[in-house]
Amino acid sequence: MGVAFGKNKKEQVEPVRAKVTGKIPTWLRGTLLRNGPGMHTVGETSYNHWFDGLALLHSFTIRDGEVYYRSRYLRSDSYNANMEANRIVVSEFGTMAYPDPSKNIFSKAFTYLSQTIPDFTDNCLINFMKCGEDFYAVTETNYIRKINPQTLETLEKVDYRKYVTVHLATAHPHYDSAGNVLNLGISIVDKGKTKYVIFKIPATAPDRTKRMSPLEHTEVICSIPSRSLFSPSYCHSFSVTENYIIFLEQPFKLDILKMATAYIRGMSWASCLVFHGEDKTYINIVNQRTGKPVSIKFYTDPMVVFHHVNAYEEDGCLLFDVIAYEDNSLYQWFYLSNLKEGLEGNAKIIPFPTLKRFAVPLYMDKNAEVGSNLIKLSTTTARALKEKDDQVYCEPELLCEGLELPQINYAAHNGKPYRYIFGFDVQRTLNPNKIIKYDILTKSSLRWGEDHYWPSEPVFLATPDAKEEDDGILLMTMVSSDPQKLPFLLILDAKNFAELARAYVDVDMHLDLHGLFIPDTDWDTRKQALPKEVQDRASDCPVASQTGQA
Ligand SMILES: CC1=C(/C=C/C(C)=C/C=C/C(C)=C/C=O)C(C)(C)CCC1
Ligand SMILES: [Fe+2]
Repeated sequence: MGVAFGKNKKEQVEPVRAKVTGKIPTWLRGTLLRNGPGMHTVGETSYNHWFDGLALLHSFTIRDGEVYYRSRYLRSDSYNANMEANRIVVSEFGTMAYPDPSKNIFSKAFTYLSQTIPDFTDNCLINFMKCGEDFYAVTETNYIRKINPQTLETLEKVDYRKYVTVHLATAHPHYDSAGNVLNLGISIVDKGKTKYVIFKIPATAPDRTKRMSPLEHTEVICSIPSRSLFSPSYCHSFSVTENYIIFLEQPFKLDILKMATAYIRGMSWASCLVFHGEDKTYINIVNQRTGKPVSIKFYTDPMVVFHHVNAYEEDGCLLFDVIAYEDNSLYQWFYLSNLKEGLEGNAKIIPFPTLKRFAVPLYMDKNAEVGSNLIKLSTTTARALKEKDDQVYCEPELLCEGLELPQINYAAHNGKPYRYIFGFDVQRTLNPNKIIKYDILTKSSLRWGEDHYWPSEPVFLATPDAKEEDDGILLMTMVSSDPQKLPFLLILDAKNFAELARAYVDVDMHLDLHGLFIPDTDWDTRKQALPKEVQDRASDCPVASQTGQA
């Protein structure tokens, strides 16, 4: 029996008290926010792709050993317009929709032809972003939606373009230790002068403007013209080190000309993303301080990367780890027509990810011989081979296979040397998966799974007295394909994968994408304590029968 990927989920606006088994660490106080698609049909109409689904935000508030769950649909303009029309009227990633189906093709053309860049959706279903004191639900378009992280209510619609010229931006921003946000966007201006824009949103606005949003102080770190002006590379994430930013210009590209005519042709945005298997993957490295790209031209074989894991500097080199695919079949695979038969038990071959480590030299010895390896590190077998025209071909080290949704001890190790990756263990055929911990140093791994349950991306939190990188816990949701088995929040010891606690909730929980943990120390807990009557009302949840740990 499969997890129903395409089934609409009910929101749970009133907090429900979870049934906790085991012991939740007493220091763990805060809210885990997670985001993902929850509604795939509206009235008689259905979305085509899993990434089209309307954003359903959910949260686990953990305090004094108790857990409260709630969920709420993001009231995006897209959601509201669909609800009002009782059908899908806003285009999403894999579904093209028209506000008025009675209009003929010429009036559609008339309405949309004037816009080279269409007005995208604000269905922010991928992740959350913390910006100063504010929290946003985010997707990859120019719109982000402010939310109340305690009640999950939807607040303002913010258009990045008011602050920085980007039409697309990643849903995986980076944060420095002061909480400043660094993100990468794509700007499509002047019909073809396409560029990648790296921008910074300060954690706090200067004193005299304290009441303004930090977004008002967004600063462009650098703009890099796209190699092909009408086809910027699709960019889902990027990585940072202490001094550099790394992003890939991969041969999975957004065809702007196709996009400009997609409405009249009745084609989805997804169909404007094209994989060019004959092209190279270019590695762009930008100096964070100067905003200048490193002048050496690095490239590697064609690949498609959605998630960067981490990057760091070592002895004049830069090492970065990515989850790579051979082509774009992952996004093809998520069409609901592929998923809806139910996943478990059928032997569908799924796109298989590989964790690859790249090493690039930050300086090049002009006298180095053509063909020589510019990487002298003993810690990696990744090579960077000098070529005739001063280009450098990068050959990665293959670290591990089958790891996706990578997470690390971000607070202490992002941009710095690190050893452990936590993630979702992808198997070659789809069966409920496991959580994996991969040790880069020993190349060994640990796994945790439970029959009939699908884990979400695991979020790492360090213990308050942490000494080692993996002194901490992992938080993840577990959703079952068996309706008899209740979903739960799982808390594992990140060191040895010992189960610490689980919190069962009797709700219709969805499979989600990404999330964010907000420790109580990040906000005034007095303001957000659950009101007494809500606590009394919150229903206890019966414990599901437990199956053994795999
Ligand atoms: C709407 C829209 C887009 C949406 C992309 C989405 C929604 C991607 C989701 C990716 C996920 C969830 C990846 C997980 O690893 C594009 C193509 C950027 C550009 C055109 C308009
Ligand atoms: Fe992602």
